[in-house]
Amino acid sequence: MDDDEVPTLITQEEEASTLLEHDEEKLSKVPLTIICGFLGAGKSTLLKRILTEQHGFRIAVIMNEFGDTADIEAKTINVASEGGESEEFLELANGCLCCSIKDTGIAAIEKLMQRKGGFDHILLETTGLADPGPIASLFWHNEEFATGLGRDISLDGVICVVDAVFGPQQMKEDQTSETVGESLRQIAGADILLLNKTDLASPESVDTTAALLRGINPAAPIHRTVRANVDISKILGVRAYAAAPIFPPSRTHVHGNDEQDHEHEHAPEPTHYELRGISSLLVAVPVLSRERLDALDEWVRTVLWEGRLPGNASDENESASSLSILRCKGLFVLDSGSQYVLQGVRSMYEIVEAEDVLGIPDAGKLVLIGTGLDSRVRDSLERIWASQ
Ligand SMILES: Nc1nc2c(ncn2[C@@H]2O[C@H](COP(=O)(O)OP(=O)(O)OP(=O)(O)O)[C@@H](O)[C@H]2O)c(=O)[nH]1
Repeated sequence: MDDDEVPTLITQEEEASTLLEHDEEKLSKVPLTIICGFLGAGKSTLLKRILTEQHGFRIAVIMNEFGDTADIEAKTINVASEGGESEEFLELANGCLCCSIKDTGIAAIEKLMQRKGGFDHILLETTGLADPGPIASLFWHNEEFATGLGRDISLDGVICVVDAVFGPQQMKEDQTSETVGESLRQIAGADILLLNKTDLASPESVDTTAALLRGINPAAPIHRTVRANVDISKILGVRAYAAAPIFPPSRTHVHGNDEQDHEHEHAPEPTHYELRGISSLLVAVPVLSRERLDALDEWVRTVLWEGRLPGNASDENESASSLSILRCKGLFVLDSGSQYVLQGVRSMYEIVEAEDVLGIPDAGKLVLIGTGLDSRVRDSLERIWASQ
């Protein structure tokens, strides 16, 4: 296809149209998904699958790899696309567009956006053991960005691919006493977790690893996969940062006889978890008055921006000295019946009215993932609504 030619969007099949069904504003933006994951966990396998399968979507994939790996991957994709030339941008038989670039992802995306209209979704692979947090916050409500690429792109979600065999070991080795390791940051910052290579691990150890992942990130659905075989609609078009329902649909799991079936985790929800410096806290939030929602907003602001618990009790802040939030999500129900969604990445957050009210949940939920999330954090939160 000629560079100057502006292709029209393809007609989507019914399933596809559901996936990409957005309002006018969202339609004008191209959703972007970040893929991160452990070394050798199966990121390239997932990308190759997307680039070669007939799924009806035109997805631009940015392989942001260094050195030899990028070359190897480019060749592999060329073979898959029936011997196309090795180009910076490669159109593939299934309508996808591959961009293999060793530069920073941003430069690649800028180039890509000049071809806007030629694809419906962007997948950005991050290098090796990269923390997705900074890049996610760049694409999400960044004020400087809003006048540039942010006008054209909306962050859809972060996928983290975890190795079912070596994942637990990698998490252990990645730990240092002072900082949260990159692999744990990846899990913490993910909206979707792919637990891959489940064919190589015993069902028991896959269960153990899945429980570990759920402990670290209780808000992300976990899909167990073999060779990253996952229904594409489960990982793209999830709108994890939009004002929409945000928690895994339910803890009931889908059984499949086929090993490649993915399933949602179904263990009881942990309410507090701590592993090698990283912790998560899941708090049930009762129906709130508008006043309490404002107080909750202030609480979130103080914790995210100042790294401390609100109030004057010094003992609280002593204990919470290492308080830091990597990711937070919440759904709050007001006594008026309206629902509000909290989304936060690092120090950036928003609390906005939910676009799609799905049924009337009897209560809300708040998930915090970060460091220093001990029982005093929960107590401090619960005091907000205790006096209602
Ligand atoms: N048995 C088995 N092998 C897998 C599976 N997924 C990927 N592999 C193989 O594992 C190896 C590593 O997979 P990649 O997709 O290259 O992993 P990656 O995350 O892109 O690796 P890096 O970019 O080097 O970090 C390859 O040889 C894959 O064919 C799986 O589910 N089961």
